[in-house]
Amino acid sequence: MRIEEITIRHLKMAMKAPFKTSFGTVHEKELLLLEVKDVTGTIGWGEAVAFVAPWYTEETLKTTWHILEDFLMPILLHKDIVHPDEVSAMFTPIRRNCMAKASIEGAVWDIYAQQSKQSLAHALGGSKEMIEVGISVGIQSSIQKLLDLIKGYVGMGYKRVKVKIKPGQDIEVISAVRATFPDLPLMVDANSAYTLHDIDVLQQLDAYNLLMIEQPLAADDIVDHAKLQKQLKTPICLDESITSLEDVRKAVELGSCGVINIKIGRVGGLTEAKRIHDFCKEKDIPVWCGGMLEAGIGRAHNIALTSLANFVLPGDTAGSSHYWYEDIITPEVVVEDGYIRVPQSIGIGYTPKMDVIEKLTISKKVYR
Ligand SMILES: O=C(O)CCC(=O)C1=CC=C[C@@H](O)[C@@H]1C(=O)O
Ligand SMILES: [Mg+2]
Repeated sequence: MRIEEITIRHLKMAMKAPFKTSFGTVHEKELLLLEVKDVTGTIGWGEAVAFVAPWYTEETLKTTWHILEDFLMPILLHKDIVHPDEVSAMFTPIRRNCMAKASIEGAVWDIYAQQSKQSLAHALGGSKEMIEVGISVGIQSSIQKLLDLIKGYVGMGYKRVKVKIKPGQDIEVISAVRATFPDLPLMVDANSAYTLHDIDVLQQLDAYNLLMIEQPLAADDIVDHAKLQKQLKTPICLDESITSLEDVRKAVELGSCGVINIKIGRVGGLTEAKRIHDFCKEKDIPVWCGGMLEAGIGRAHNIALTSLANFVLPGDTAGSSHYWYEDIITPEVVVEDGYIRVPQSIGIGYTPKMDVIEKLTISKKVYR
């Protein structure tokens, strides 16, 4: 394939409810959508997941656009590519900026799947026809509100619930959730809100039979996570700390975690995500697919990736209607009894809805 044209659109999507974490609140999602056309006219789609502000990782929507326009597109445009695995290698001279890299690489994978007449899931080596999914619940204004929400999600069949915590809103919250839902597969995510000084609080979490504690300590740390893991029974899951297979290798070697959350954007694309999956499978480390409040294209990529065998824990890919009044793909992503059916048709298995995309677009630029 040879990429000849790339259209970047900046979309703004209203969210049904704001999503609050220890570091901030997302009221509406802004994202970049990439429409990538190869010389034969095949179109692949990619979604850039960086938020507007750099509080989850250092990337933002604006840095994504800048890195795409000034560095990544000049590398990719008009070059012959046989397999999408080549893209991450082509991008190695550009440091980090993983979400920018992943957005364009995902579109190349989509084109490759279409041209080799297979589903994206199959192209990635996935074999599951159904994937189990859980739900991520942001910080709520009251414990009662959280319990009511969880009750609803359990009723919908979601396979596990992830609750966001931060200092001061942790033990009391989790003990109430556990008391109300004694058998619920439950985990917490701290988004780096704690330090080793909080070890007493983190150790108290051991009492609640949690599947894991996600990213309790700093994003750039694996040393303190290793110290913490030695003093916890509950496995630590790393999210923000993992940007590459190398990060995973070091974290596993140090004993910094027992579980890895793979986000395609955070690790620079599907090829690196797959490598991390394969490595963890070999090391017997369970993985699951994280979410970035994606619109339909990102959701479709997450579903394809989750079809790989070692995604043994339910991921954060909720149904489209959980976040969006109307998603940008058809059909929308549907969760039935906690499962999503992995599309078996060619490509991502969902069709972008151009009228909805145009309606949500606040700016766009075409590159040739
Ligand atoms: O996309 C989803 O449904 C999961 C959302 C989610 O939990 C997160 C999205 C983005 C940043 C974080 O707040 C958080 C996470 O850390 O996993
Ligand atoms: Mg997380």
